Amino acid sequence: EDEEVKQALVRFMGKLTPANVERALNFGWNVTSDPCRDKWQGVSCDSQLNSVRKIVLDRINLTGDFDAAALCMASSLLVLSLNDNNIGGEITQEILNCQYLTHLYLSGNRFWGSLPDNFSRLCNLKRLDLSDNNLSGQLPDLSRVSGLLSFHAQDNQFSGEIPEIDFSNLLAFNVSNNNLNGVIPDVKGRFGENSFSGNPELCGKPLPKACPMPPPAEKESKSSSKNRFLIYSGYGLLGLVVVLFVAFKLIKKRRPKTEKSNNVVEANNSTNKASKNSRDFKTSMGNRSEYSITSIESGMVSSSLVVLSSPMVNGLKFEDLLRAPAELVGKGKHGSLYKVELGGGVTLAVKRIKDWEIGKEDFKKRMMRIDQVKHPNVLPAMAYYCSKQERLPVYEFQQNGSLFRLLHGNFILTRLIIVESRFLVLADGCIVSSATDWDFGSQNGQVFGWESRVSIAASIAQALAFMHDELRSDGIAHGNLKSSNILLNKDMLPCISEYGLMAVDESRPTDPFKADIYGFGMILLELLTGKVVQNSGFNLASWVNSVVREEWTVEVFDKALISEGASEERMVNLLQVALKCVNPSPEARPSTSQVATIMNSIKEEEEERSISSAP
Ligand SMILES: Nc1ncnc2c1ncn2[C@@H]1O[C@H](COP(=O)(O)OP(=O)(O)OP(=O)(O)O)[C@@H](O)[C@H]1O
Repeated sequence: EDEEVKQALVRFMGKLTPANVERALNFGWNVTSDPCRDKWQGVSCDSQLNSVRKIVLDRINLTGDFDAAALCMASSLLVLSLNDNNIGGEITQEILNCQYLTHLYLSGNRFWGSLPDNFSRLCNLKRLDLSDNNLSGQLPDLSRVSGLLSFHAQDNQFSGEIPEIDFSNLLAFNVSNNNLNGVIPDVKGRFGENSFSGNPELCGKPLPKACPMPPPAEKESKSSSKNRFLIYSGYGLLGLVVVLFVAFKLIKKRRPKTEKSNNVVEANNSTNKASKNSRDFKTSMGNRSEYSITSIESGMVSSSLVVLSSPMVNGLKFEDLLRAPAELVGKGKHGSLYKVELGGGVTLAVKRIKDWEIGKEDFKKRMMRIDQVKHPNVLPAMAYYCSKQERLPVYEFQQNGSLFRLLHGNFILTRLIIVESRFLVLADGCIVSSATDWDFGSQNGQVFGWESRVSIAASIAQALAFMHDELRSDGIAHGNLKSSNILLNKDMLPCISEYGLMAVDESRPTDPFKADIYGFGMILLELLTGKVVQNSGFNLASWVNSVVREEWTVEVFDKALISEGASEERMVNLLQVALKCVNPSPEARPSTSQVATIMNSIKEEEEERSISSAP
């Protein structure tokens, strides 16, 4: 584990160990050892990256204060379980740094104070247990944590109303014995009285206490008409501000443009300068590049680099991009990908999209809209460039590569591999070692085990469901979901990249959201079989289907999974999900939220299994 993380974890434990308690020798948690290599008590790590993924320290009489800032330096933590100890203190804002947490169990301690605002940013949570503490303030708004399976907050001092929540996805829910008030939201008949009892001010089903009728609307008290007056004066004031703002803008527009906005930087404003940039760029790329920004050459002043919400590239200009050393990483069906070294440790991935008939304004609107929707497992664009001919979204370069590379190791672009007398053309741009067949499940020598595969698939499904939910009304699906567009971030956690960058093909009336489900199904097949999905000659989905029909299902699975001892029954379960997703008829495919729920429970089962077998 990283030295800084290790020291932070030691600090975290330092506050939980009373001075007079001797720990067993193998307890670990000291600076002279490593949490992963030396197997600190209660710690489980990711086998590939040696980073801490689980901390399970239930019922060992930990006493002291909870230091979320230190703990969440281990930002890739998935499971934290500290049930039934004697831990006090507040759950501070820094808990949000543990953004990948799926299980948070803090029951039976002395936690106090309110939960941080934005607690729902822990949007990967599946199980949350805060019961039997002294927590107060509002319950967290969990409506955005779409994969939540259980929520326990009983026996605390939470107050206020119960926030809106979709009870239909929850397996367990309990907020009894608090100080909650107001009307219980519709629990869809899923939970009984015991989940809500012990809150004298709560009313409505399933409690026997009916809620009072709301006061009739026409009876208006003096204070409410005063409020209404204040609201109307507020609107008036707001209107005045808007009018003044518009007038100011109009006057400003008449004057010659001298200033540039901080975020939106005009790429250039003179032909001479523009062609110099173009020359610079070509020099830096040498002969490797076919990356030339034609609108710059023709001196288009309207070309601009728009920096989105990324402090890392604040103030970045298009010229900076052009001048930086760049390297062609790969060419896909829909464009080319360049790695651009900006210096100062900042490396960008610039995608040059090919053949996309989208207008400039539509492209900008789309990029802006996608930027408003954030999920920790979706790679946000940092900036984009848009000119007459070019559409160039800019991302942070992910050094750990893609899921494609993790699964299939190193290949060379357009390498031909013979499979059952057919040729496969691979679309990834990596360098080949030696390949005579296409069974590369663990080609790169690393074990990419069953649990990690399930976890990656569940995170993708979760993130996809979130994005679909947020962007469905705008009609923006991913459009090109495949394993080379699933990147692994610095913590080796999956991030969907290039969301929404593909044109909807008008000639194929398939619902783009259902097309994403197909893409997800293909990723599942790749994870299960360890085989390459290609774009010519061989169809993995129909091959899997045919093998399954012949009832030698086990033949399809990745040999690496079989030799790891992964359960055939569980692999078959997942295979069934995959086959539903790749059903040739889009209507027969499950919805994204169904897929996310199924994937969650599969992952959940795996995690419960591994928590119960943790040291
Ligand atoms: N931000 C990034 N960081 C690191 N590698 C990336 C990044 N984005 C893409 N890549 C990798 O660069 C290579 C080329 O990507 P590119 O998106 O151009 O092609 P593709 O995904 O194979 O095909 P398509 O054109 O259909 O999207 C792929 O191996 C991809 O995984």
